[in-house]
Amino acid sequence: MNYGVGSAPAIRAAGLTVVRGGRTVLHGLDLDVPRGSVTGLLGPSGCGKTTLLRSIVGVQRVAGGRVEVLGSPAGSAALRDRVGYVTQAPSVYGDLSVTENLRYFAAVLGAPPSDPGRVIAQVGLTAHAHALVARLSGGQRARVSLAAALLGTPELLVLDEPTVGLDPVLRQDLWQLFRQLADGGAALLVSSHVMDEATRCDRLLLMRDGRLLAAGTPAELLRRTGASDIDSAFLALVAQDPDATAALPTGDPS
Ligand SMILES: Nc1ncnc2c1ncn2[C@@H]1O[C@H](COP(=O)(O)OP(=O)(O)OP(=O)(O)O)[C@@H](O)[C@H]1O
Repeated sequence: MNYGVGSAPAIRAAGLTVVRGGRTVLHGLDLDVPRGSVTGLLGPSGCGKTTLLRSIVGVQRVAGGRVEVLGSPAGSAALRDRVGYVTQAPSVYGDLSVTENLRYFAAVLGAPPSDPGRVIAQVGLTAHAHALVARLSGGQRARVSLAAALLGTPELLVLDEPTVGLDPVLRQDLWQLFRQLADGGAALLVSSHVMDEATRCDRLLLMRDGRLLAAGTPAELLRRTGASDIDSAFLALVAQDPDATAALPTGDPS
């Protein structure tokens, strides 16, 4: 399928400012997320990753600036079946089986009847297709949520820490799936506070304290900072950041 690789970015934010609980948590962010690639959104816990993702899918009140998604304002009705969003908390029904959940969401979305089987296979849950979701492990439940987001083959997937709590084999399988989806033309924006996932992304957005610290390919960020890994690159960028006000994170920037 051709989603228009090389055309306008999937996401364009300009001057995005968000206030939560009376505090500015996003400070005028400017960023682009291209189509046909995996963009990693990395930064310490509380830096504003989820708030940015919420703004992109249109469920966050925005105090200033604008966010355009697939050529329409974020949250537009026209985007409903073109954007898949997976939150950190699995949002599926425990008292239904995996297949029943996905048939339900497919019906709501108007996705093809063959989609539930396809997405269950994509997330590696075929052997559990008839299990009640309440009886699955946390990682399996998270994959049911991801499968729901894949229904209808969205052009943009917004995934909030999709690999948390998964074992290394499953994490590798999911990153392979993300790569396949991007190769098929979809845009993926994947948040993580695990810096070692950075090298699996085509591009990175590094965030800190509600600001974009840097954007570029992993190789560019390593070159720019002279660091040998993204963890060290992040720390070098924090040290160079004129807006840095808080204490430096220690070895684990989570
Ligand atoms: N419902 C809320 N009301 C007020 N402030 C909030 C709310 N949710 C989050 N915040 C604040 O907004 C800031 C950004 O939070 P956000 O959840 O976007 O961070 P994050 O980078 O996604 O963190 P994590 O990696 O831990 O999920 C934090 O300072 C947080 O305390």
